[in-house]
Amino acid sequence: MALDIKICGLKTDGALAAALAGGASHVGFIFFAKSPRYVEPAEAGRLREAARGKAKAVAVTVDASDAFLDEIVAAMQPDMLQLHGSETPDRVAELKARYNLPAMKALSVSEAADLERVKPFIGIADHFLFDAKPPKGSELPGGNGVAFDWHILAGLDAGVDYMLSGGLNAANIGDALRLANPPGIDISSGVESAPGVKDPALIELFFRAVRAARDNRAA
Ligand SMILES: O=C(O)c1ccccc1NCC(=O)[C@H](O)[C@H](O)COP(=O)(O)O
Repeated sequence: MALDIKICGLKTDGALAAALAGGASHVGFIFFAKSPRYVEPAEAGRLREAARGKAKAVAVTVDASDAFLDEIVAAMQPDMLQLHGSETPDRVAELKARYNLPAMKALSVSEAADLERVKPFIGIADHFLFDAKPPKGSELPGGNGVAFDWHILAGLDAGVDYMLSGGLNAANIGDALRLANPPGIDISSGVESAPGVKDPALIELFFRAVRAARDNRAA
């Protein structure tokens, strides 16, 4: 089965090119002002053109207003919305209808009980992204480079389409794939040389590690 791979927090042509060359299925752009990965909607619109027809462009927002979402959608024409705040099922349904776009609901998890939070979104969110809970004091709901215990995903209903996220990197992706066998993976800090600075070489290394892990499993 194909593995979805999302490289998130892209801001430069070089990093985007590396993500596409590696075979990313999704490329993410962050619209959260406090993030070192924040990109202006117009710039994301320019960048995303390189991904058209190659990878899905994902607009990552956090409890965004309709006005800001209108601006983002008009400027970058995303293929998908990633809702990374405390959006309710009703809000997810409302945004899907307003923009006629699929939605990926991000949920932060640390223990098996957290997966119960998926239930109200079933039949509403098209995909899920399971991320670690932000460390104390972090101003960012995502992109913290922190992993959660992947074992808890064993309790998840097999029909849930999700991306495993949080603290992934070239060194641990093999274990993550082996333990959780997720339909998709998502990475941001693990391919950066500094917060918000994507490193094309690290992106390439990550894809190599993913391929090696998958080849090992097939052997
Ligand atoms: O990355 C950010 O700065 C960010 C800010 C606000 C909301 C979401 C954000 N990132 C969303 C993502 O999908 C990240 O890829 C995900 O949290 C994993 O990040 P990391 O642990 O750094 O790989």
